[in-house]
Amino acid sequence: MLDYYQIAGYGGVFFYLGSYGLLQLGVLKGNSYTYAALNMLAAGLVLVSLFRNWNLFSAIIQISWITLSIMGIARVWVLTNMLRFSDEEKTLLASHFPALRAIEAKKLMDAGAWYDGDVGDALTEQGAPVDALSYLASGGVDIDVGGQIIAQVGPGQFIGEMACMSSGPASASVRLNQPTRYFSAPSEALRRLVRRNPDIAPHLDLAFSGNIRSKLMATNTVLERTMKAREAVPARD
Ligand SMILES: Nc1ncnc2c1ncn2[C@@H]1O[C@@H]2COP(=O)(O)O[C@H]2[C@H]1O
Repeated sequence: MLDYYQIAGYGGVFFYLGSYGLLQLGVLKGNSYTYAALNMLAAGLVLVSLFRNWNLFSAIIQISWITLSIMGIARVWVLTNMLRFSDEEKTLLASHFPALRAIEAKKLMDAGAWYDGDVGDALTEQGAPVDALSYLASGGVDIDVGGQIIAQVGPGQFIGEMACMSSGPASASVRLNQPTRYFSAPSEALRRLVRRNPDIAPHLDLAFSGNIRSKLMATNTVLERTMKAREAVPARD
């Protein structure tokens, strides 16, 4: 028959191995509350079990483990609750990165800055590498391909989302067509951010693919309208 100390010991082993296993399987993140809490629970249970068979060195490890877990939980809590976002940042994050954790959202916002641009300012040059990702908070831009303005883009949209992560050439030249407030993050800073925080990559991919999709649908609509208008014009002999 197991006594309470032995049950606590088995429980500790279960939570130690379970949390480490879930970490290795990618289910838990090393800097999450859950991982730290499970480690704290495991260490606490093993510590209780030691009162049956005392071992000083194991006790030191368990007490240190509990202390480090509390410090980890406190660090994440403080970082998360002390972070402040401006209204513009909140709008950007809510519309394009709703599932991004506050700590990572802050890092993303810190990778760039907000600008007030004037008519004619260039964001990208067709064929040249995209130096920065931009997000339009207000105002608008002309999308120029081969000297023709093929589209106009307004608030809430990205510019440079197609090539900024791959350092590929810009698919269009983009210039402000009115005074515009925009967020701009250098492509290199974004690539560094993703290298150091791989968890951010899927959020960027999702945001960019959603934006590209809506632009493609708008372009298709314009193309369809243009083709229909061309068909409607009677051919001259
Ligand atoms: N048809 C289009 N409609 C809206 N935006 C476009 C269109 N073509 C290009 N762009 C934007 O112009 C940007 C130029 O740099 P990127 O190719 O990285 O990303 C491109 C898009 O953000």
